[in-house]
Amino acid sequence: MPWELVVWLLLLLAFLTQARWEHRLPTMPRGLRRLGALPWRWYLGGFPSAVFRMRFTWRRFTRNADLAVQRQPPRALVGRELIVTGRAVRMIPPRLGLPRPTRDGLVARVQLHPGQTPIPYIEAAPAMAHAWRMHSVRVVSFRRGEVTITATWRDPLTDAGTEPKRFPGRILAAQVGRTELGMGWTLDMRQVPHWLVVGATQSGKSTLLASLVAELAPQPVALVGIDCKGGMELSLFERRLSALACSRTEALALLVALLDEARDRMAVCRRAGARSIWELPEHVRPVPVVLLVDELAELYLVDGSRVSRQEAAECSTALLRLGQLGAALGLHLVVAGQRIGSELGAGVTALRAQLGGRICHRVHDQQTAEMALGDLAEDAVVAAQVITEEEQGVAITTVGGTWTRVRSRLTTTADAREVVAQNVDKTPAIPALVRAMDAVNKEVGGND
Ligand SMILES: Nc1ncnc2c1ncn2[C@@H]1O[C@H](COP(=O)(O)OP(=O)(O)OP(=O)(O)O)[C@@H](O)[C@H]1O
Repeated sequence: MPWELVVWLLLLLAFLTQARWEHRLPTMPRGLRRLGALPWRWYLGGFPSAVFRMRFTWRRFTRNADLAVQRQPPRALVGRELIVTGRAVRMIPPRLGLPRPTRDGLVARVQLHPGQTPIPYIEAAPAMAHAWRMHSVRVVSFRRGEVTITATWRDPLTDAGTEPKRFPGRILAAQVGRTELGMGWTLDMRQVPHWLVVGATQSGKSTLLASLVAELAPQPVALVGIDCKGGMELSLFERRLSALACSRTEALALLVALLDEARDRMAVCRRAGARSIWELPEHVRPVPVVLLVDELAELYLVDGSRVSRQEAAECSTALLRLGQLGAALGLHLVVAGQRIGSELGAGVTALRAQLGGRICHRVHDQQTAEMALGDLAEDAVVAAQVITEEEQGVAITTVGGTWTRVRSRLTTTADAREVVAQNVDKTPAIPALVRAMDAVNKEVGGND
């Protein structure tokens, strides 16, 4: 009996056994439970058939998708007319490496033919997903002359149970959820300093901010909040926040204080001959600050009065200045809102241009998706529009010139309380912010 047959029979046996296991899982010892929780159906059934489909269709697929190249047939010149003889034209497919199973799908490498670039492979990714009956396929080139195909067999964003492996973080890097390929979704503010988060009401914006705060809370980072929806979302984290503004007047005072802080940091860098705070020696480096704004529109909307117009204009200018100056000074913005369009005022378009990182949850209209993603990736706009109401927390985000579907981790009120309790002693005091908030509170108290 050939050994392949033995292996297949064993796999079949294991597959059938596993089907009987599942309902007993909760009563099993922990080790067995962990083993049982692995996606055996995929490993034993789905993966071999996906590999079979890949291998079986590879030649035809690469020919249809223009990824195969032609081998020159032998030819001969006879008489005055040109006559071609020899074997029929044969298309040579690129070399497909051995697919490797992962928890959520498979990974395979492909060697490019000389003269090829990864672009046609990246464009052919949706066709690969259809041809191999996979949920999604992504193609990335990590090495010259080679592309890596990562295919997933199910949508990891719909399965709340799969928590991607967590990696020891760098400062200002926060793993806030997972990507559609089942990997961790990390917002790295050292790479992309400012972020824009849009989405309709109840689409998951505040939950994403909460996940971000929960991830940054254990780090030596000052968190500052502007939550003009009465402070209902960010006040959960108040004791871990270095300052929290719950009204536009407070927000303006905070923004002005942050601009003063930016000027101080500029002076420190200038004196030390450094181009950013990261070039300063560690003992004099100021703590990075992440400013979270929940519902930007609350800062920009005016009720017709002169005071509100002036406040809105000042908030707009201060935010824009922070966006322009902040990255090198360790001042980062994460701005969330339902719509971030020009109807909010002239400054908002300029602010949007400063927010390089984009996250777009479910939106009501194409225009909002275009505002968030359109200038970076056209096809991402389409992907954002098909997010359904049931997919709360699902979003499209742009990463390194491409886009991906992601879902934030659901951070509950209990999670927020726990994070605060564990990290309250890590809250850095920024005297300028404390003074600004005290001054506003005194003024408001005096007016009352
Ligand atoms: N990642 C997630 N996974 C599962 N459920 C989520 C997720 N994110 C949000 N939700 C659910 O969606 C609800 C609304 O989320 P959230 O309050 O973050 O939306 P929002 O966009 O901030 O809404 P609004 O603009 O009205 O404040 C939450 O109460 C939560 O139950």
